[in-house]
Amino acid sequence: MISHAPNPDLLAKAETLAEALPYMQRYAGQTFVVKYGGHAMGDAEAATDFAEDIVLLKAVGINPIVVHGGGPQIGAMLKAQGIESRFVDGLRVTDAATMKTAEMVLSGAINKEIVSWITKAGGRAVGISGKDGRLVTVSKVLHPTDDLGFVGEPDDIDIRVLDTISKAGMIPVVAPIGVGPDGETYNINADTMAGALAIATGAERLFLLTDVAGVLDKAKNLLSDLTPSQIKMLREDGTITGGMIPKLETCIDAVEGGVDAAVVLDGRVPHAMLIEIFTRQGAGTLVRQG
Ligand SMILES: Nc1ncnc2c1ncn2[C@@H]1O[C@H](COP(=O)(O)OP(=O)(O)O)[C@@H](O)[C@H]1O
Ligand SMILES: CC(=O)N[C@@H](CCC(=O)OP(=O)(O)O)C(=O)O
Repeated sequence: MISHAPNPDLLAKAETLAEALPYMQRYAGQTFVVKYGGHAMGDAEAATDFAEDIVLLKAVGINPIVVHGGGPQIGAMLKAQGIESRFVDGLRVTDAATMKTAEMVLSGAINKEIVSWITKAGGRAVGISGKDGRLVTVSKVLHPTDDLGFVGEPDDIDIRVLDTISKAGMIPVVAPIGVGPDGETYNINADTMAGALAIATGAERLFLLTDVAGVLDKAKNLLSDLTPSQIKMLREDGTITGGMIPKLETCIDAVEGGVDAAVVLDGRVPHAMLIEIFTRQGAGTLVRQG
């Protein structure tokens, strides 16, 4: 006999889908730039979840662009080669040998691994770096006290290669590497790269996936919404330190550059991005103009 009593699990799933529908309609056709940090890349299960989320965004008509990091992975490879990592203001000092290793790890290993995950999740991804199609031309970062070597900041962005990939129904996966004025290869901080691409593509959202739930206050509670002026205060009172400072500077640049909102969230939590996008409760810290 068929029971007509609703299965509570299925009912909950149906309610979740119904809650997601207005968000799907609102975001259809819009661009979301998703930065997947080296610390956020967890085990195979986390990678599968991430890839499924990206494929789902594409399936519901959102245009995801993935920008990945890989700082810890570059550090491990340099160590194996007997090269010491040195950072100045969160940027890796990059001589010619370090640049070769960074490009090998970012463009060769991590980029193609993310393409594989997306393929396994049923999507079509194209892995490129900022060198391809002259996507990102950089100028050398000039630091007041140190020569950082081949560290660049995006100067000129030509989004045609991204448009071509996206319009073909595929998902661009971008390594944070750019081309210098004379054709040299430059290393770019991945948050900076993602923020610059979000502004250049007119993205609705910038997601920065990292290894914390979002921005935490001094009592370690999650701050779910922040404006640029609140961020400046949190920086002044020492709540925000280390890698979170450039990350939030990227968020401020993005929202001041026309991105509707930037979100910092934990990339290791299963489907955190879907919760943020498609539920009322959200996840992580959302930065928006006050
Ligand atoms: N107020 C804060 N809230 C959350 N994280 C913070 C805060 N201040 C500093 N951090 C640090 O920022 C780190 C995230 O930056 P980073 O390590 O550069 O990330 P990623 O490698 O993913 O780009 C967190 O792991 C945490 O240690
Ligand atoms: C100039 C610079 O520092 N480039 C970074 C690029 C990778 C990166 O930013 O990766 P995460 O997001 O995982 O930290 C680096 O060499 O580590």
